Amino acid sequence: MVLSGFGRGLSLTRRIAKRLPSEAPVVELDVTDEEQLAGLAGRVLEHVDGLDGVLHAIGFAPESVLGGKPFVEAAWSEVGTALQVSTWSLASLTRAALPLFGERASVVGLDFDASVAWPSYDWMGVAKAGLASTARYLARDLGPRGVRVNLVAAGPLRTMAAKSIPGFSQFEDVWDGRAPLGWSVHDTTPAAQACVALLSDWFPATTGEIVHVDGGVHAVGV
Ligand SMILES: NC(=O)c1ccc[n+]([C@@H]2O[C@H](COP(=O)([O-])OP(=O)(O)OC[C@H]3O[C@@H](n4cnc5c(N)ncnc54)[C@H](O)[C@@H]3O)[C@@H](O)[C@H]2O)c1
Repeated sequence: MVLSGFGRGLSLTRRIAKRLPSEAPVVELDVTDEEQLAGLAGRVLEHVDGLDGVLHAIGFAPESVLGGKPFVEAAWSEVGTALQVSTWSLASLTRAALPLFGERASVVGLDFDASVAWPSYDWMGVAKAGLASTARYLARDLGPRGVRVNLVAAGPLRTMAAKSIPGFSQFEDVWDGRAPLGWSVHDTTPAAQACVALLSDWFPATTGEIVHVDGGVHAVGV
């Protein structure tokens, strides 16, 4: 396993890498940096012979497009950043990793249900809708090369990124009231397990899919 980290989070990723049962190498990757993307395969090959898959757990949107101002007033420069980092990067990261894949590989991305408009989620919701579409096009084009591309649509989890979403507690209220299986915003294990399952050989005929790991909220009305 090779981990990637970015900016100020890089040192945190390095600390976490040391705590794993066997320490994982960490490479720097800023998905807005074309040079880093182009050099990614070479830097990964310094540590491993190739990859069986990639987990895309990357998202960012400037505060102003996360409920900071009215949705309709968002500036393209900020929307563009959200889309570049959160949506386009699924394609750019997959492209960068392609030379590392063997006959079969699995790409998994983390999604949040974008079928409705949520409070504050705003342009990140648009980015996630685009992420789902990007995953389907990648699945179409890369299937013949043996690459599966799937998303895990997780319920709300109290991560670093979640802290930057104003009104995040409103998501918690929705999940508290509606999840048939119940939901804990502190328990990242169900989403992680789904990612591992999709990365494994246990979904050999599944691609372009969105697996909901949300306690069942997507399936019920009120
Ligand atoms: N937290 C939730 O409630 C929730 C729910 C569903 C889906 N997700 C998704 O899970 C994924 C991971 O988010 P998280 O909630 O674990 O938060 P997080 O803050 O732990 O992860 C976001 C990651 O994106 C990385 N990142 C940001 N800009 C980058 C860039 N330019 N280049 C490379 N990496 C960059 C950060 O380094 C960070 O590791 C995101 O796609 C997020 O949308 C989160």
